[in-house]
Amino acid sequence: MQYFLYKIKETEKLNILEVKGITKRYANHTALNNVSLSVPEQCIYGLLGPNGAGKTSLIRSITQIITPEEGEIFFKGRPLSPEDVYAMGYLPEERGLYKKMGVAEQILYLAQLKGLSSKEAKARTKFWLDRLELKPWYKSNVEDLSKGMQQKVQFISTVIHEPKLLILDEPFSGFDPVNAQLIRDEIFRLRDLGATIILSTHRMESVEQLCDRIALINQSQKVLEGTQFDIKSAYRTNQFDLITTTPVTITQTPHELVTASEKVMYGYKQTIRLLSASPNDLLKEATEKSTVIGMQENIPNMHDIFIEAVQNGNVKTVEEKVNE
Ligand SMILES: Nc1ncnc2c1ncn2[C@@H]1O[C@H](COP(=O)(O)OP(=O)(O)OP(=O)(O)O)[C@@H](O)[C@H]1O
Repeated sequence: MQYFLYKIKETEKLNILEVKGITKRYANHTALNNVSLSVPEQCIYGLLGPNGAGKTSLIRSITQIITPEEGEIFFKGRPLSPEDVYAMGYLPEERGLYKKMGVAEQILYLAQLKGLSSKEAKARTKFWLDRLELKPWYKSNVEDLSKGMQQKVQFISTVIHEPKLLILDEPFSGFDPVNAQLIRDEIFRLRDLGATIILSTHRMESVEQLCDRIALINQSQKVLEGTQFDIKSAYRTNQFDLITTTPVTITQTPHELVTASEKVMYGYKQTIRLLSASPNDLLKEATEKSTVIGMQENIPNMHDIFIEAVQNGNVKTVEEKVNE
């Protein structure tokens, strides 16, 4: 299978997509309010946000299904043009397949609509049916397949023309854990072969596993953007789980007790937030009073960060963290 056959060095990556200050209004509702973002090539970019935040409106603006009233979108450094849709693959949340059509026939048809020759479309259809374990069903009508199998057909139809930019809206819905892993592996493989993937999902574990960069949209605005590392760093709270063989009361190290000492399998665990003290200070005091079995920082996960930023309105930008 030929794709792009090269891997771009981190330092040489350009932004395949630049969204600059777009605003989209529907009647009296502003779905996107001056949203800007930059998506580097060959990355998996997570688009997060609560229901109604504006994610689909943003995706539809990128795929030119709708036109924003204000702002500009650049694809590969040039203003977005109608031909760019051939270099994109969009898996919408609302799936749409011709139910009465055969599986291979349908993929072939959609591949040719995306500009592939009949010969190339046939070769790639064969490759993908094999790869996603759909070969035995190639002649079946789509309506006779299970929901997960139909999702695979739709996934193949989205990637078959080897788009430079893949936009996947909830790509794991309808998949059992094994098939979800299969799709996850494909997403990684496509990224490694040169594709850039925008992933919109509410499944935080998928975001943690897959995304190199993340943007959080809330109430029509982008409120957070950065690498997982930067975002998690910005939301660090200086909390540590301390496990000791006997219960310990920390008195000399300035701290706040988050969770009091409780019996766990091998000892006693407490969670402590350090106040103007270093982890070494805590470790020193703990080792003086007991045997330390473990001490680990509580790094917030993406779910906690999402709740904190969306529900509690506590948005911490990566820049703020740098300036702290
Ligand atoms: N065609 C439309 N006409 C009027 N309002 C719309 C239209 N499409 C979207 N909206 C409104 O714009 C807002 C943003 O919707 P959008 O679908 O972009 O959100 P979303 O982040 O994708 O949400 P979800 O996670 O629920 O899919 C919502 O309040 C929605 O009701």
